[in-house]
Amino acid sequence: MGSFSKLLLIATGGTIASKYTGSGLSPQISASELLSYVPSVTEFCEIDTLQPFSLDSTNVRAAQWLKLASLIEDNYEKYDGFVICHGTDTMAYTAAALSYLIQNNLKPVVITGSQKPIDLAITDARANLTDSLRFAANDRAHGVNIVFGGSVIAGTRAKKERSKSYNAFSSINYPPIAVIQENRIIFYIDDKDRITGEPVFYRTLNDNVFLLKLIPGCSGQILETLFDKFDAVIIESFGVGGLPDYGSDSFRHAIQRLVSAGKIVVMATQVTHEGSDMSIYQVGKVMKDEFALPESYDMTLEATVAKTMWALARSTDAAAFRNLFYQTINHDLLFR
Ligand SMILES: NC(=O)C[C@H](N)C(=O)O
Repeated sequence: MGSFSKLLLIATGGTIASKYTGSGLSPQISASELLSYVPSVTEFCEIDTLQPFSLDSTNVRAAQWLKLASLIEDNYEKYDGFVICHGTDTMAYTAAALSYLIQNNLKPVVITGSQKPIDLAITDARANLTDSLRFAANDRAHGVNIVFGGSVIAGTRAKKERSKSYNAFSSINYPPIAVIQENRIIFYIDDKDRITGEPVFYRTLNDNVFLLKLIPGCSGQILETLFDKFDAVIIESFGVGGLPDYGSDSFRHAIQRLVSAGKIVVMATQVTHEGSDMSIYQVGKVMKDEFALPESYDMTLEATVAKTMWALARSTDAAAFRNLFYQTINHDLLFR
């Protein structure tokens, strides 16, 4: 399958590196110690290690995504591929963020972790780490992907759908890029030839973004309280997308104020599968027509959040933001 590769393992904490402490699981295991649990990988790769931080991924945010992207940029020429060990809880956000921060990328950036610590007798960690290194060593692998539970999922399409099971991640509204069975990688999407030219690294994100999840009865006035604090608000609406009026039109008024003050309002849906389409119902169409609100369509919520932060750092102008937001990047968006 792949030739002998030179890989960089970047360990960042998470359950995979955790041990039991008196106050619950916390990351304790170093990058080189992680590798000591998968000795057979030396048959197909040579690995250097880095450990920029050691966190439960609950504590990972934009600063860490930027750090990871800059480490990969600094080491890009030295390695054939990169594997990041990471906690699962916010892994889908990190994978989406790196998909936007590192574009046109011919080299694999694999993110993995586990539901059980690597030092337990029964654990998914060793299989996930071995699969990830194997995938990163394959010469057809490229771009940002999560490797977990035998699936290779595009970095923009992953969602943690199970909090405990080994098959924690699903590929949403898109097929997995590949599956890994035993030692074999079976590609469903094999598109490395599409990429030409140099990789593009971005060094900034604007994380001044709020996500508002609607519940029945929620008032649009809540948006008014976010007005001064955030540059963009993503509204996680119902179904294919719409906003309630409840006879008071409070959402319309609030969105009018936000948009005319130059804030970005993005529409998304709390339904995981199949995505939004605000043009279908009157409750969505009238708002979209009046305010030209960008919507997530088939993008995951995690990709929508990360893409908003990436696009916002490029431009806060509504039309320029919309253009960036609707570019298809690392398989994130098909439906427009
Ligand atoms: N399975 C895990 O890795 C969960 C852990 N709390 C983390 O995200 O760091």
